Amino acid sequence: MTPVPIVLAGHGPVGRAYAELVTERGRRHGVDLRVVAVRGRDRQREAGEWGPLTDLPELLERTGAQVFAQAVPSDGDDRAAREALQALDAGAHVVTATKSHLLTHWDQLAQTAAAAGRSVRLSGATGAAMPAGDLARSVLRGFDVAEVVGCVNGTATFVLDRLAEGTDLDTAVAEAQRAGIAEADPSNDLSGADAATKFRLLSALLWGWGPARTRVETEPISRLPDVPAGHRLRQVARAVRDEPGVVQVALSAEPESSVLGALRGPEKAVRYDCGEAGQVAVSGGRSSPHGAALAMVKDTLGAVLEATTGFG
Ligand SMILES: NC(=O)C1=CN([C@@H]2O[C@H](COP(=O)(O)OP(=O)(O)OC[C@H]3O[C@@H](n4cnc5c(N)ncnc54)[C@H](OP(=O)(O)O)[C@@H]3O)[C@@H](O)[C@H]2O)C=CC1
Ligand SMILES: N[C@@H](CC=O)C(=O)O
Repeated sequence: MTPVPIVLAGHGPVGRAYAELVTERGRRHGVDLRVVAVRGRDRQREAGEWGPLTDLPELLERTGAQVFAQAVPSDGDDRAAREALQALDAGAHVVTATKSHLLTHWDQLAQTAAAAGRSVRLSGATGAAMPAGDLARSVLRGFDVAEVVGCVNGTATFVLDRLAEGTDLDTAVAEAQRAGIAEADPSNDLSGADAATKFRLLSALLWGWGPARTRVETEPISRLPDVPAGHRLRQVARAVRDEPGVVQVALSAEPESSVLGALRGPEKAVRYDCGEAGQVAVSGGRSSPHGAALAMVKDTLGAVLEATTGFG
């Protein structure tokens, strides 16, 4: 097996799980995936030793990295964008669970990836181990998707169910944080901003909407409206092909027997209305750091084994 060197940025829960899984999973598919360097905020590990952070283009060239994997905070720091662009320029594929730079630098990443003949894979950023991004990216191509609806924030589903059982908001959020689902600062989970981010990315994959130009309307989880019997309250995101550039996130009572109402705990689901092809839904997939890491492993194998470029 020819080695496929990987440089990993981020060794939080997602990055650590990725590093633990990627080699063994790669072997099962006949690919020798090796994390040759791990980068943190201001330090770097190579050959088991931590040292100071070095220049990324030099590191990529010296290690012959074919994949640059990102699991750093989605906090808008421009380093994630800069490093992804440097990696593509250096001839590496980018696999990311980090979301913020995809929103701000989508067009630039797409152009740079196309020029380099490399791909950017973002399953981990669109719903952990639920492969909604793969459906939007390529699987539904030609189905003429008219609408996409979903519950894509695991914390929201988990917290809404706990609130319905009588738990208070702080306790429910603390439980979600202990399970590794809610962010350390859960405000984007509760406000609908994280769900909107994932839908901006899915809409970009589906319809080519520029995520930076997509307008977002959100309703936060703050009060519990009355819910009819046989329904569950859900944080539902929605985008419609014929209303371009708008993503809505609102609380909605969904029938318990429906795809969204049937979700439990941190599960997620997305339903695509594919016109004459009917409705296609995907739900499940582990919603956790481990799930996000597995999505990155899947994307790493996809990037290495499939000849695609850009986000396509
Ligand atoms: N938790 C989940 O279920 C999911 C998470 N995600 C996303 O995955 C990403 C990683 O999440 P998680 O594993 O929780 O880790 P964190 O978001 O907590 O990031 C921690 C890692 O990032 C490094 N880091 C911090 N700031 C920077 C920076 N400015 N530049 C480069 N590296 C930095 C830290 O280095 P050091 O240790 O040196 O400080 C550490 O290695 C996030 O963007 C998150 O939104 C996506 C899907 C699901
Ligand atoms: N906080 C997010 C995790 C990753 O996207 C969630 O609750 O879904």
